[in-house]
Amino acid sequence: MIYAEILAGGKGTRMGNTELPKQFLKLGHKPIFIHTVEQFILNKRIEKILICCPEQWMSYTKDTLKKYEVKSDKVIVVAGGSTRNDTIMNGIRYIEENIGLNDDDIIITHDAVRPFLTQRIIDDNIDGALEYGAVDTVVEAFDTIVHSVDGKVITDIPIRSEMYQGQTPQSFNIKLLKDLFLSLTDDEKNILTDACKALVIKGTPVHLVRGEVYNMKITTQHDLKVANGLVEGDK
Ligand SMILES: Nc1ccn([C@@H]2O[C@H](COP(=O)(O)OP(=O)(O)OP(=O)(O)O)[C@@H](O)[C@H]2O)c(=O)n1
Ligand SMILES: O=P(O)(O)OC[C@@H](O)[C@@H](O)[C@@H](O)CO
Repeated sequence: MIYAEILAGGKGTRMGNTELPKQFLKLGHKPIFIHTVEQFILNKRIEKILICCPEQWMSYTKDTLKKYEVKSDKVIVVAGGSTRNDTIMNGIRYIEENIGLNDDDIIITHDAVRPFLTQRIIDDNIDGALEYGAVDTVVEAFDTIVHSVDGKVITDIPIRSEMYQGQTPQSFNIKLLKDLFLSLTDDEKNILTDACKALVIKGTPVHLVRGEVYNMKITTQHDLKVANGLVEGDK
């Protein structure tokens, strides 16, 4: 089975003074997460789409899906967790308990707040996860990356042609990801900024899928302005 898991469990603190978590803010005429869900519905290879949102926003999420006429019976709303990786695990637990997990099941995990992903990126993630078990979507770094351990003095300037910026989707064989997450120590969990890092610190290869600069993450008010500029003129 091929699952998509839309990570919408965050609070959007860096978006600033908004009551609504940022995934529910409007981008053009629709909430950000609705754009994202629609991209996954368009992909015929995806069989189930889990939307993992904060528990207290589950009925709001369901109402919003109805309001914007997202009618696909592939879509399931699930409670997220307190960290991004807990949210991923909650989705996997839902699958285990309610659908059943098979050895070759894969999951395409994606930030709800990256609404501009393309069908090509989704397809490459599916192909990569089926072939390799784990893939990350990346774009080459255009800026020189400066590494500083103390935030005051440069420790290193890595070779730029070897540097990439991580995006999402990040896609995995579900059993592989679950076993890795369960084997993490608390110290290891504390340094994770995404799911792929869990595999990397355990020495499990993660293959690269080419992303797009356009596949931006909406983190701040500035990002939302930029994103609104990108959808200008859309219905
Ligand atoms: N416990 C969490 C935390 C984050 N996310 C999701 O992960 C994506 C990327 O995270 P980020 O941009 O950091 O979102 P927030 O955590 O909401 O933002 P902030 O850190 O500013 O509060 C978002 O779609 C967010 O909803 C999630 O599903 N569960
Ligand atoms: O900024 P945070 O550490 O909360 O979350 C970051 C993740 O969402 C991020 O690592 C992926 O989008 C891949 O870039």
